[in-house]
Amino acid sequence: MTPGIRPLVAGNWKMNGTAASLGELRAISHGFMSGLDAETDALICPPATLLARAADIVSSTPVKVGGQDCHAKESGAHTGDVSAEMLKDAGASHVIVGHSERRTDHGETDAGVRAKAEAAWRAGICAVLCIGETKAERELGSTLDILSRQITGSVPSAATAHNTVIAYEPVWAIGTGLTPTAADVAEAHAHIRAELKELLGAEAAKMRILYGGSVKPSNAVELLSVENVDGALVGGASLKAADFLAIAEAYRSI
Ligand SMILES: O=C(CO)COP(=O)(O)O
Repeated sequence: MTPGIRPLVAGNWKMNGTAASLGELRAISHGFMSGLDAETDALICPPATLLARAADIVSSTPVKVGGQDCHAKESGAHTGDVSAEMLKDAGASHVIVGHSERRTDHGETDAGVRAKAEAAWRAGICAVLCIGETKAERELGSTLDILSRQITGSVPSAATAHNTVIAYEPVWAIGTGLTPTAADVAEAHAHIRAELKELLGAEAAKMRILYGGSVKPSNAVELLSVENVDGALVGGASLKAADFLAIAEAYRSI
């Protein structure tokens, strides 16, 4: 938690979900309408195929929906890609950029991620910009250097607390059930805050820095209580409304 920053609990459904999964989104919306919105903001990023229907479902609820990636350009001959403008048109308020699964599987560079964040702003939506070290980088002791490099390379200097959310996701913690210790998370988030301050000045103090990687109901209170952790980016546990709501409920006891 950071005093003065309202937390955000975000779900990344990745390549999971068909129309049948929208019942989980309805249940998530009900949970937030029944009072959880007092504790935290909520965002669900379903696959692009479900985005418009998801946006309808959450339209009169506190829950927002977002995309999982966007092309840097507004339109053009880019078969299979989706622009930030298209996401916004489908009802998205946010888009995840630079997720490690895209950095790894699609060779995305820091400069490419920065262009996608700027594309999100151009479309009028907020970028959820992911950074994080691999297992090998952590074992080499270079975690903080990697985070510095990713921030310098992929966070545009015009980033504000309004148009950008940072998500720290250690690659080795994603989908593995492994998490860093609370002390390691505290160190990484304090470092990210300091680097953002170098880049953005006073604005950095207001920016949300989410933690992602094997967040589940059983570890949510411990991870979300850490200083400078302003919410979570949840993968697997966001697919089940009960788990996602239980993670958000952690804020009732923090
Ligand atoms: O990659 C993630 C969210 O973007 C985290 O995924 P898991 O919560 O499944 O580890």
